[in-house]
Amino acid sequence: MSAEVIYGKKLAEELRQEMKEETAKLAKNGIYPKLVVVIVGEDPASMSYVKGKQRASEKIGMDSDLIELSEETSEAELLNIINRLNEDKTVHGILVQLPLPQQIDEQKVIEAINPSKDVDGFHPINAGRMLTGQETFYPCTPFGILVMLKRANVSIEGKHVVIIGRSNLVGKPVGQLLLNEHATVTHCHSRTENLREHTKRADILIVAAGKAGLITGEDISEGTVVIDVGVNRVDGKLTGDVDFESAKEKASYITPVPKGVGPMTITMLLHNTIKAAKWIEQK
Ligand SMILES: Nc1nc2c(c(=O)[nH]1)N[C@@H](CN(C=O)c1ccc(C(=O)N[C@@H](CCC(=O)O)C(=O)O)cc1)CN2
Repeated sequence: MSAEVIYGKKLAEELRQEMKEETAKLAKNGIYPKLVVVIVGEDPASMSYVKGKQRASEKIGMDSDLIELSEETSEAELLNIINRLNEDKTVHGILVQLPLPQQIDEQKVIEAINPSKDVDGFHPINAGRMLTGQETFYPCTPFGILVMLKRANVSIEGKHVVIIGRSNLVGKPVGQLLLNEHATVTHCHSRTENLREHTKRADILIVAAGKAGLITGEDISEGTVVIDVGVNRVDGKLTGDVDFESAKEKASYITPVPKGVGPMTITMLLHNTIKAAKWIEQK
């Protein structure tokens, strides 16, 4: 068996086209969704993601601003900026690029963002809403994974989803989103014993461990759906947590790195910003 490859990049392009049409319609009703991205420091990967967010916003006709702060910015300075953005009625979505330098408490910053502008879906209020199955902003990477699975017609209800990774950005929220879809969810992490026993039992395996090549064809069963969320640079080359070539031979569906889950992250951010604008403006 050789898996069908799910290209998030292609799906992202289709969805962004639909969003472009939606922003044009909103503009006719005087609604102009606006996203503000804040970056602290000059980490090259983070810089490239925020530029990608800006480019993507512009392409669908959405307003966006980038606030670039120096590596030495204090927590108080950043919190002041967030307060100003919370008050600004023209701003619908606020995103602070992670990770932040060590002098800044990430959780404090996340909690300072007005939950109705929290297009990352990281605020505890939005996390709680997701936990209780309410409509809210879902974190972009997990939400992108859900949309990819649905668009590929992968059935989720009653299936055994095994997730490797328990970060607040990906592992935990993706488990919650799929539980809300009636999947049976197992979370594995760095202290899980006998990892392969778990991965072999997965109908859908989501790998977000940050370890290049952690999962190979030997770790999965025939027909498993494999979603690779890994972002690793090996010898300057971007690579996932899954050994694509060997896993592809056994999987039914598989996502590549690059061009898999990554592009969906930015797409769902655009989706959340449009949603924020509709909520705020139509109140
Ligand atoms: N505030 C946030 N910070 C971070 C998030 C987030 O969702 N919110 N996620 C990641 C980084 N990220 C977005 O910010 C992100 C990661 C990867 C991609 C992507 O499109 N990847 C491409 C490859 C790009 C490359 O060559 O480097 C792919 O996989 O094809 C987009 C966004 C951490 N921080």
